[in-house]
Amino acid sequence: MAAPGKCFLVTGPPGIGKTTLIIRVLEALKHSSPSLKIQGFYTREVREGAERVGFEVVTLDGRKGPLASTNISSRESQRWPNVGRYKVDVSSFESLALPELQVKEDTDLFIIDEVGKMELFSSSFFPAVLRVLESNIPLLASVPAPKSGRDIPGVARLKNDPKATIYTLNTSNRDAMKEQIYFNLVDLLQNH
Ligand SMILES: Nc1ncnc2c1ncn2[C@@H]1O[C@H](COP(=O)(O)OP(=O)(O)OP(=O)(O)O)[C@@H](O)[C@H]1O
Repeated sequence: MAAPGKCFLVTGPPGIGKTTLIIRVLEALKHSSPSLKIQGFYTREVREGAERVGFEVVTLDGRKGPLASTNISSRESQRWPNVGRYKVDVSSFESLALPELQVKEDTDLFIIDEVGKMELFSSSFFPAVLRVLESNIPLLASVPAPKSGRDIPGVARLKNDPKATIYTLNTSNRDAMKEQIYFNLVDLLQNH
């Protein structure tokens, strides 16, 4: 098999375990190589009891803020874009995520979970993702599965990038995929 490219793209249907895999890989890397400089963010659900009421952005240095919510009724939010029943707080997302995507000389790895419809409402986000890709610094990112057989444009661009290796998760392979991505990343980071 050819050596994996520098962009590890995790995909699969909603709730299959993309964020879980990324957090587990991150934890394993921090444990085995504590000096690595890893930048980025992940997104996770916000629940009230059994009900999902939104999503939040969490930076890898532990800051967090809203990405989208069903509970927003402020005047300004009336103009916010929505995805299903969620209103997307683009400026909250940008203030947390964009600084994390700045390419620095000593960055070893970027993590972007995810490049999805909500995040892409930020017009600055995808250009920042492309700068990361062009930097040649390894990138571990997640993207949603195609809807009705089609990818949204940013996702299609990433999937077609020659540096990308795509890992499609299902319930039978997700634990093995986590191991594979971890070992491939360790290999890549040792030779970076
Ligand atoms: N390898 C796993 N083994 C057992 N449970 C898992 C595994 N991966 C994910 N889960 C469980 O499945 C649920 C959804 O996981 P997760 O949020 O990681 O999925 P996702 O693909 O990132 O979802 P989304 O598409 O909404 O972003 C969580 O409750 C999580 O605990």
